[in-house]
Amino acid sequence: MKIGVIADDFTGASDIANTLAKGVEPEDGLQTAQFPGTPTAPADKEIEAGVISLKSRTAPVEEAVADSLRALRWLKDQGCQQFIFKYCSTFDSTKEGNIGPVAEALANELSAQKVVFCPAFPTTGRTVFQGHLFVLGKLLNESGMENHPLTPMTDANIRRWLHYQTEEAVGLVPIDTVKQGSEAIAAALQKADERFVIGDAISDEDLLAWGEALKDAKLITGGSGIALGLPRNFLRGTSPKSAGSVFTGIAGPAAILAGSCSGATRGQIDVHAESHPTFAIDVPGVMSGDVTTQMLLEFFEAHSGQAPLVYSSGSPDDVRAIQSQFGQEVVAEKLDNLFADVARELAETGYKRIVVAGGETSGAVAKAVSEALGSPAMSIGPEIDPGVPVLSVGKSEPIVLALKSGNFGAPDFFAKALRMMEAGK
Ligand SMILES: Nc1ncnc2c1ncn2[C@@H]1O[C@H](COP(=O)(O)OP(=O)(O)O)[C@@H](O)[C@H]1O
Ligand SMILES: O=C(O)[C@@H](O)C(=O)COP(=O)(O)O
Repeated sequence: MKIGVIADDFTGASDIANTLAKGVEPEDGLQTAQFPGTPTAPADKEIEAGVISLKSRTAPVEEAVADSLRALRWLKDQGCQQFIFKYCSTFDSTKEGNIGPVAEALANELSAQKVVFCPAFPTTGRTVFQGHLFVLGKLLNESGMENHPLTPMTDANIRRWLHYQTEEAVGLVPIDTVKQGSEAIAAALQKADERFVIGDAISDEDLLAWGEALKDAKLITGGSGIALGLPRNFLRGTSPKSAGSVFTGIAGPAAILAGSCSGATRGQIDVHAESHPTFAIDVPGVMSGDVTTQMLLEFFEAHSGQAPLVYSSGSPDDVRAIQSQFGQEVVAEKLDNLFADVARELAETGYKRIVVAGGETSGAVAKAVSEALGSPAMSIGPEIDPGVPVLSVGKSEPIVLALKSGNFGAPDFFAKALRMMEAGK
């Protein structure tokens, strides 16, 4: 393995696995595998980039640090030379953590002198300018992310946000330096007084310059965009190769599960509901025990073949109301468990295609599905929409998954994902 990634959630892991497998040009993609948690056995020798999916974004700080260090040590054992800590392109975290503490622990373990933080992902509208994060041209804290159920992002100044989370001083390599290219970036990094440095980037060209500048960096942190230019550093001088695995498509029963409350996902649910059966989970009913796994499974069975969708997703007012009654963590845990139980049953009863919306929700579902299949590595198939590939789990009787970040995907994402999973392209 050459590049090792520690991703703080499952959708983020599939996003960066997609970037590394795809490459900028088909010939510079790496043979990439995504792992559900840190494996206990060595990886296949042909894998060049290994992406470990953790569920550490909203875990207690000590747990997130311990899980990340365990992942790092396994990746080191597989021979990785460069490590990426992947977090969300909207820098999802609270003032108390976890990005700062995890980055600090990884940097110390690797004796990294400088660590870049760059969540930019311009293809999906995430840009970093003068240390401020924008989503589709809006400041992060005015983008809808200020209403996130678990990590409300109330400040677009990520230099300041990161500083709340760490003792390290936080510097900046600004956009005018980035525009001068990789040598200027490397020189600015070298000169910076601070160990932690926010990296501006507003285009893929900027990210490619960053990739070149970071060719010798031990640890890099960011969204999937920062990985764009990295495979080239490892492939330079080798013969061209073709990326990824060959995915030919899988037919069979399908189900869609949505737990994201983002505006994009709620819009996608509305579009899907126009021509497909949908089931809105009554969240107070989940809390009282009136909504059961069995009810959701019966809905899927009754609408088999019609791309049925079950969702808990609610408006910011719905989310606030239920959280103030029961507490944020209790609600999230109950919903995660419900989705995981449903997914396990689906996997065990012959469902072949499962689409999930939401990072935490995807973590719960993907863990349950891979456990049901013996926790194999997931291989990376075609990209459905930017940042969301088809994932194939298991070899002899594979199940395909799409783990969609709450905010990603076109309005017709759900139907499109199921079509691509079946057609293989
Ligand atoms: N109606 C709801 N009310 C409160 N919380 C909810 C509701 N629906 C989902 N959630 C919780 O909101 C969180 C959404 O996070 P996640 O799945 O990561 O989505 P995203 O990708 O948008 O961040 C999950 O913890 C989920 O359990
Ligand atoms: O970087 C991103 O935006 C995504 O890869 C990501 O991390 C997804 O997180 P969720 O929005 O919580 O699904």
